[in-house]
Amino acid sequence: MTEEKSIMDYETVALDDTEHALVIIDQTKLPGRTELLHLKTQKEIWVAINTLAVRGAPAIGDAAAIGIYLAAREIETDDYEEFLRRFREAKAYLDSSRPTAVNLSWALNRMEQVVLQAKGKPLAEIKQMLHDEAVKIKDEDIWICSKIGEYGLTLVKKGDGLLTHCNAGQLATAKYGTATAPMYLGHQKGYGFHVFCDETRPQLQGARLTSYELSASGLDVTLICDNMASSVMKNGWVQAVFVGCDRVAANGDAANKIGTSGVAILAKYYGIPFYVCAPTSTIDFATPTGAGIKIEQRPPEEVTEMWYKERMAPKGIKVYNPAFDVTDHSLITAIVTEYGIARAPYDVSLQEIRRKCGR
Ligand SMILES: CSC[C@H]1O[C@H](OP(=O)(O)O)[C@H](O)[C@@H]1O
Repeated sequence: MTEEKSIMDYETVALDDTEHALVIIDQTKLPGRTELLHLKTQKEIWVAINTLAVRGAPAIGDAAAIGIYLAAREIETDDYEEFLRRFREAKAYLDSSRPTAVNLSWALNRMEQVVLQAKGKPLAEIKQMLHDEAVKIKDEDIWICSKIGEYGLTLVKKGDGLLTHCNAGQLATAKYGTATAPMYLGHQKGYGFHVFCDETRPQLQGARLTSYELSASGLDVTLICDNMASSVMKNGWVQAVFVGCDRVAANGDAANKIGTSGVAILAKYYGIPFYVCAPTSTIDFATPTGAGIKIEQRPPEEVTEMWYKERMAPKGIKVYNPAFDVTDHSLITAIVTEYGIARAPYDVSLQEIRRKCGR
């Protein structure tokens, strides 16, 4: 009898060089079913990102890098300018799949730089370079998350209660996650954390994904409704909050899943440190403050019926369903990156991180 594979044994995002496909776990089916999707066309990849079959800022960037490589290898021309034109068409298409997570455009721009800097080389060689860069982006993601885990672990102690919102876990990255990286590393080192996962309405990433992957890894996890975060904090069960992010502005304002700013306000009220775990690729130095971050609006069905057996609201009810909110930098205790921990004032400390990472 084959042993049931853990969700942690699957790669969130992978490139299959045999069938030239982007292979992802279909996260819309989790936790009930583990189904892999083998995506070959740009439309399939666009739909997978847009419907959150693959989701999470770093994982979206990893998937887009593989996706644009797959598009490039299909471009049949000997003319560099024609190749670049059609590459940019595919890039713009993939970039239109979701607006908030900066990793999508960051990864696509990085892949475009490969093409621009390789002008003059044979197109076959450029395609191979794109393949290698896509693999490198994904491998770097793993290193980045491991470093965030190391820095994040310095902020907590054995036996701490931790709270997280949405899924900034292994399922949102190539491995380890960002907000969950300190949790996984601490678990390996016997820290004995107790993790509270906000269910995170309406898409339930916390219930369906975070509680699933953390418990599959043996961590002590309690799933709570979003409206229970105050109670667990008030009871003294939470010593730190770790969340991911989709885009951090130059002043430290951080866009993350809707509801995050509310958790930050609660943490501030209860005197609990609130940590945003941010790969430097998620820091958008071209956007001065959170007011400049585009917030994705998603379908009302995600609120009214998508995840519930019974209809949760009257037909036709007007719904406001922003997928993210912006946590003001004043509510953020520190921003944990792979190049160290940035503390307020963020318009200064993020520039120091920028210097370290050479951006
Ligand atoms: C590691 S950052 C993951 C980040 O992305 C999630 O959004 P979505 O599930 O809509 O892709 C959420 O904001 C997480 O914090």
